[in-house]
Amino acid sequence: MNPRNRQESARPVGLLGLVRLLGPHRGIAAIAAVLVLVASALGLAQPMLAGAVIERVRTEQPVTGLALALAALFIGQILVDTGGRYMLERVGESVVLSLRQRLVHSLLRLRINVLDQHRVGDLISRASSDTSMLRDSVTRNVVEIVVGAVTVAGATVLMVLLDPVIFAVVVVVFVIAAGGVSLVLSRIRDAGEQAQNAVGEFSSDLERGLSALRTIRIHRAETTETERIGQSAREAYAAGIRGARLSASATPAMQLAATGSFLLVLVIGGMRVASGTLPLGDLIALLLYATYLVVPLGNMLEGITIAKRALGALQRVEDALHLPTEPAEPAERATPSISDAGVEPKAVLRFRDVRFAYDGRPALRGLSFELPPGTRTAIVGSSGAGKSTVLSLICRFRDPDGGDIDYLDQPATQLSRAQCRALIGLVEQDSPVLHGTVRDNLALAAPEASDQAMWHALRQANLHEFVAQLPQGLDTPLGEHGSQLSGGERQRLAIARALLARPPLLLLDEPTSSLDTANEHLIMEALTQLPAHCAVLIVAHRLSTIRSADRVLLLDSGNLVATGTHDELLDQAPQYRLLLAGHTDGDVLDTTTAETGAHP
Ligand SMILES: Nc1ncnc2c1ncn2[C@@H]1O[C@H](COP(=O)(O)OP(=O)(O)OP(=O)(O)O)[C@@H](O)[C@H]1O
Repeated sequence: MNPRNRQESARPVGLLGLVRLLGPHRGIAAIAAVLVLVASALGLAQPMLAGAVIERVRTEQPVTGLALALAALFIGQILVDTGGRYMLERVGESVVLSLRQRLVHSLLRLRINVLDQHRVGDLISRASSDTSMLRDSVTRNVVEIVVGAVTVAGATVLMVLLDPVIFAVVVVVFVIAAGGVSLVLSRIRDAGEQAQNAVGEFSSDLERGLSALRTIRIHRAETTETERIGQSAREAYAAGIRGARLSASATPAMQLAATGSFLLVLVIGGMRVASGTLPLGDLIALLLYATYLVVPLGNMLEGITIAKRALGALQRVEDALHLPTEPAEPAERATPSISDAGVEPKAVLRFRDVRFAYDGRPALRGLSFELPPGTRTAIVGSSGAGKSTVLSLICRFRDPDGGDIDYLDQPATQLSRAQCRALIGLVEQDSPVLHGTVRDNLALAAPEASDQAMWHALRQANLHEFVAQLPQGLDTPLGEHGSQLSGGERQRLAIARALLARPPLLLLDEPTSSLDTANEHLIMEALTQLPAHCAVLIVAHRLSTIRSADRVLLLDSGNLVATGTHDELLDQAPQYRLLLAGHTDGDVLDTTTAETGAHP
């Protein structure tokens, strides 16, 4: 996570955090663990039986019954173990599913200012790669650690009963090995977090590259970008290698323990069998138990090592889950609506002395205006004047630092964000089209809308003929970000989407920038067909758009410096004339020059 967001991080997570992830699946995980334990117990009984079989053969007694019991134990162990491990895998998948669902739920509700501070690719990587890494840990590793511990305890008791001296020798070997291993474990966790962070960076860089592919191509920057993205891939590789080196350095210690203990049991036990103090069957059972100690201990070690690496991934997931989201506010009152009220509100939207700053830098300095029902208002101002910030506050993506905003005469403070947004239709500057069909894109605004309503909205946006010609009409896929549409078509689709919901307040951020004059005219015409009570606020650059408005708000450095009709402002506001005259947009410049000539 970006260091500046560390204050938003979750508390550091430990191994218990992995167990906690099992959450509601704890019951099934416990049953699965019991099955795996039963399988271990069946395994533990086998050396005893094998020892007994050998003793019987040596003393020439019948062995059929014991041999059959041994075979039954063996098959039973395989069946129970398979069942238990399958259940564990299912639990693992369920844990990943619920983590991903929680992540998606909170990422889609992130505060906009928090989202601005993060890289989208990194957030995606937390929901995909980090959660996948956790799947193995919560099941295989956590349970392997538990099951391993029980198996080791069982083998220990049986070995002590068989021969305490040989057991003591084995313990000494393992203690030496464990000392070596514990040295590296703490560093493995850090390497795991670094590796997952590097994977997050890599995803972010790749996402940046793919989303700006055309720009990269035209500037022939493929090589430098490949190098840049390659660099984060190399960092992920280096962190992975660091983790692998640490994990690998633990392996020789375990091998020493495995082979060392086996050899010691063989040598010491062999001498005791030779001296007649230990039956041969017991030696064989001890040798098998020594391997039974080694395998679960090896599994436990591997489990702990991988779990330590997974803690890095868990930390990243927990951090993402703790990012501030928009609070789910209970609505203090019902969503206002014009028809319900019976009486028409004085203003669909009202700003009263609204102030807002980005990190202490003022963007709006006490703005007051009203949008009466049935009016069309253009908001103009030079770049950075605060136009988009006004829209952001209206949509409640950000909260004002001071002043009040009313929707249909009701204070925003008494309405939830969802209630305010239910009143708004928004056509953004870059008109995002989502991956999916025309219908999916339209239904975003009004999931219940009929085909007829969709066609009506498409007709209003002058897109109906285009959609009618598509191979599957409303159900035609539009490609990633609507890549199969022209800029103007994307813009008209966004307008159709906003019109479909028939909201009382329609916000348009330079809605006609990608449209030719004919289409612009049609869209402006469509706006006149909105329900009579609907108010429209347009961030406008084109003179034709500005002129079609009933009223113009002129913003300058976060201040509302003039309000009036286009003609009034031309007459009374020198800043307005300057703004229009200084415009670099060809369409505006030409028309403006003619216009300003008419209004000296
Ligand atoms: N996310 C942000 N973080 C910090 N400052 C911001 C952010 N967004 C905008 N600003 C700043 O706030 C001021 C107003 O920006 P805003 O985007 O509202 O202007 P605008 O009038 O819409 O400009 P344009 O016409 O260029 O889109 C600018 O000084 C801008 O740099």
